[in-house]
Amino acid sequence: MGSGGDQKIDYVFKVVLIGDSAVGKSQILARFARNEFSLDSKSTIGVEFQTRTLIIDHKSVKAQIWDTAGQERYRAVTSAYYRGAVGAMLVYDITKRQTFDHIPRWLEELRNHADKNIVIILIGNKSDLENLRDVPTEDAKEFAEKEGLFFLETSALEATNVETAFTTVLTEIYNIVNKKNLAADESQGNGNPASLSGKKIIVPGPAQEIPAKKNMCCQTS
Ligand SMILES: Nc1nc2c(ncn2[C@@H]2O[C@H](COP(=O)(O)OP(=O)(O)OP(=O)(O)O)[C@@H](O)[C@H]2O)c(=O)[nH]1
Repeated sequence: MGSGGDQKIDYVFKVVLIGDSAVGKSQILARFARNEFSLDSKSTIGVEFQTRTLIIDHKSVKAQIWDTAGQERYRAVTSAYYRGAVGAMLVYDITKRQTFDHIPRWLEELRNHADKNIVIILIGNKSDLENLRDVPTEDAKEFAEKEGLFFLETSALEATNVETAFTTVLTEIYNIVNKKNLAADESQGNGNPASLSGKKIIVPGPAQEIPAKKNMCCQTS
């Protein structure tokens, strides 16, 4: 097969989507990754991810967005899902108060399983259904401020704020990583060798499938 994807990638950032079932996680991802939307979306079973490469600050950043089931019985092993994640999108449905009331539980799961420096954005999805609104914007804004989260209301259906939500998270991650790189340059060799080795691919968690570089081949037994 042709190699095709020889595009230079400066960074790979893993971002996870979490929140109750049917809040629209899969459709937010479909909108971001493929600019698609489906009204008869099926519940996610297990885990899937999609990628999209975008340019931030003249660098190519590959966003690897992971989606899992909100339903407990379909959920994948939690720690594997969060491993290596540098961003999280915590989604509720603005027309279902319960999905917002569950946000503290999802936050707790994140805090138990994810990196403590993970960048989090709270997302109130389905903003197109204003007439069915059950969660005032102010409530969510206040909660987000209290918890130190970014916050946006989105509509995957109308493609409102989906792009902004992702670029907000990815740009913040980019800024954090860049600051770390700067700090690493200044204090050469003092940092954690795994994450500050001077390579720009940042998030090679074991659960990810980053294609091996051809010239890094081969360790045979
Ligand atoms: N009106 C409206 N409907 C939406 C929007 N986003 C998703 N939906 C609908 O909400 C339903 C659930 O969407 P999904 O994306 O499957 O929800 P999910 O959070 O991935 O659900 P699980 O996989 O079970 O965790 C589907 O019928 C979608 O079409 C939106 O922005 N507006």
